[in-house]
Amino acid sequence: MSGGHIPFSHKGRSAIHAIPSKGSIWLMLKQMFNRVPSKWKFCSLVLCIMLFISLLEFSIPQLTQFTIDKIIPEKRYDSLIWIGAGILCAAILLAILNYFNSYIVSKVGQKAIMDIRNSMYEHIQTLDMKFFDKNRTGDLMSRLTNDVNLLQQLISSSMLQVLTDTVTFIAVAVYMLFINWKLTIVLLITFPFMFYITRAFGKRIRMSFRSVQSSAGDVSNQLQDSISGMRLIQSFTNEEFESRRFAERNQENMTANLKSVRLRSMFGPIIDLLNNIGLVAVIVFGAWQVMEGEFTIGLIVAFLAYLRLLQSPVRNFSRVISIVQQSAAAFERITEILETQPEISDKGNAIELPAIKKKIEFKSVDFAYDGTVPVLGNLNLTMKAGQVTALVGSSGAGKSTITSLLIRFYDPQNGTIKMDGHNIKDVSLKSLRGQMGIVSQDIILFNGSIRDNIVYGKLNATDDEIIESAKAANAHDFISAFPDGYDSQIGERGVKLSGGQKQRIAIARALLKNPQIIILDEATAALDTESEHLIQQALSRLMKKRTSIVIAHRLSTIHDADQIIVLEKGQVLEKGTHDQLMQNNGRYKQLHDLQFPQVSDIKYLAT
Ligand SMILES: Nc1ncnc2c1ncn2[C@@H]1O[C@H](COP(=O)(O)OP(=O)(O)OP(=O)(O)O)[C@@H](O)[C@H]1O
Repeated sequence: MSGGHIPFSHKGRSAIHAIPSKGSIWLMLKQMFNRVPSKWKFCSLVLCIMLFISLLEFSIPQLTQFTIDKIIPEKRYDSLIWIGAGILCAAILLAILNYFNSYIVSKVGQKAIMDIRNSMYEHIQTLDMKFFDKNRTGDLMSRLTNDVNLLQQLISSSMLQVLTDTVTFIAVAVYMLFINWKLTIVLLITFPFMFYITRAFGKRIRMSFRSVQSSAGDVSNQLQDSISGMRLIQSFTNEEFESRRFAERNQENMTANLKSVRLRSMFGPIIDLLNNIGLVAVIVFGAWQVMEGEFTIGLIVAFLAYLRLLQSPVRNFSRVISIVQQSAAAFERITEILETQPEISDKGNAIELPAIKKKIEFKSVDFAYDGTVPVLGNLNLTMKAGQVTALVGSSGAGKSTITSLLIRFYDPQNGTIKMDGHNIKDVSLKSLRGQMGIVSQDIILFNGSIRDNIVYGKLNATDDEIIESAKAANAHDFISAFPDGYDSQIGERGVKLSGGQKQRIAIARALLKNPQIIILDEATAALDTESEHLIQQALSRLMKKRTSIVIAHRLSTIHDADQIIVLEKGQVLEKGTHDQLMQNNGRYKQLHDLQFPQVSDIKYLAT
């Protein structure tokens, strides 16, 4: 492939790029802590348990020492049973407390994770179509799963261990200062270096984790694309090409992982090296002072033992730094989503839109998806309530865009869209979208049963209502013919259904919603005559007594529309009824003649 055009080669990368904010570790710890249910109670309980565990761990060697030093020399046979029972009790208590501790910490961690994931999911649902146009499903999924999972590490026993380690560290350091401040200062000389190295490595480790997680998002995008497009891959026999593409993403992920592992593997030994430099300093300075007669040998021996006590928290701390940095990288990716504000949302004083009675008006509407290339320019049109308005025009003229603006998937850059005089920006999204039902050419069905998919139109619908809408959509007969009837599973995106069946389920779902306005993005797919007839009949029932907007590709279906609007390059070219437009002898007639040169079966609109 080298040198040639590699299709899709640089697509699929995450579109959200934010600069890691300063102090985000504290923010992260604070936010995670705030998500812990009854946080103070939880922390006190866990710390008490940890303290108790330390005491028990300390008691076992004490009892052992007592046995060796006292019981054996004094031959106190009768005490043996008590010593045995004592050690056993301590061991059992230790096992129970350890279990309890790790269970409650994990439980609280899981709860916090669930909470974050729910918040993210709720937030994602508030974001507008621009966000989904820009971001890839796989990457969003990776943020909701991998990144959220990584945060769980923050609520773990090893994180709480940091607290006890800090106490140990301070206690030992103060004690050492008290015993001999000179030796302690020599010993602590390495600590500023440790601090500097930890900071420098911390930043790099976090950046490396960020690349790991973003490349994991790319792998996930690739997987999402290819698994859902498996039919296309196999029909084009592009398996090898896809494997290569996947291997590339995988390779990038591995390289990012290796870089991160290299950094983490270097960090621990560097901290150990600094610890050992401290040890050397104590030995050299201590020995010199002993020779000078300033220190006793016993002092040096005791100091070396304290040093060991001091090193253990430092080593644990360096391990925790990795966890914190990894979580911080995940947290940044999560925050980027949580901080993305929807451009389309309810105004503070949004009103409830009353049921449409008069008309929908587009006034001087300008719109461009990317803000620069115009799709609609100074568009003016009126659609009367209770009537059928058909939008026709060549592919890319902006027909679907008009309906997307009406439902507020996007807002126009200029101009207004009004329903019965209410600017749709001033009404609540729920009341606006609640009035609309869409049956589009891309039928979206969820994995689940036929019933689940129809009831989506009205979640509290009764079985009778579901059956009634299925009957009106001409779907009841084929549904009843399935062995499991309405409980038949339709597979992902409805793969187990035919095109016509999927359409009728979508119509049943829209009928159940019983919307005031129906938007019909007419399917271009050719159906057999019988199926087409059934669908047309179902659609007529759906459009009855409603305000209908039909995006028509086949002009035969809109012959009786009350108004036909012909669009070209985002502007209204002509409008009127079929007869008026035919008489006009303009673009509509041209399109009509293309489709029906001699009333033949040409079904597609040439553009
Ligand atoms: N989400 C999007 N982001 C960017 N551009 C878009 C998007 N959707 C559509 N467009 C562009 O806007 C223009 C109008 O598209 P639209 O889907 O409204 O046309 P249409 O008249 O409905 O076409 P068709 O009959 O083929 O469905 C096209 O040039 C298209 O490339």
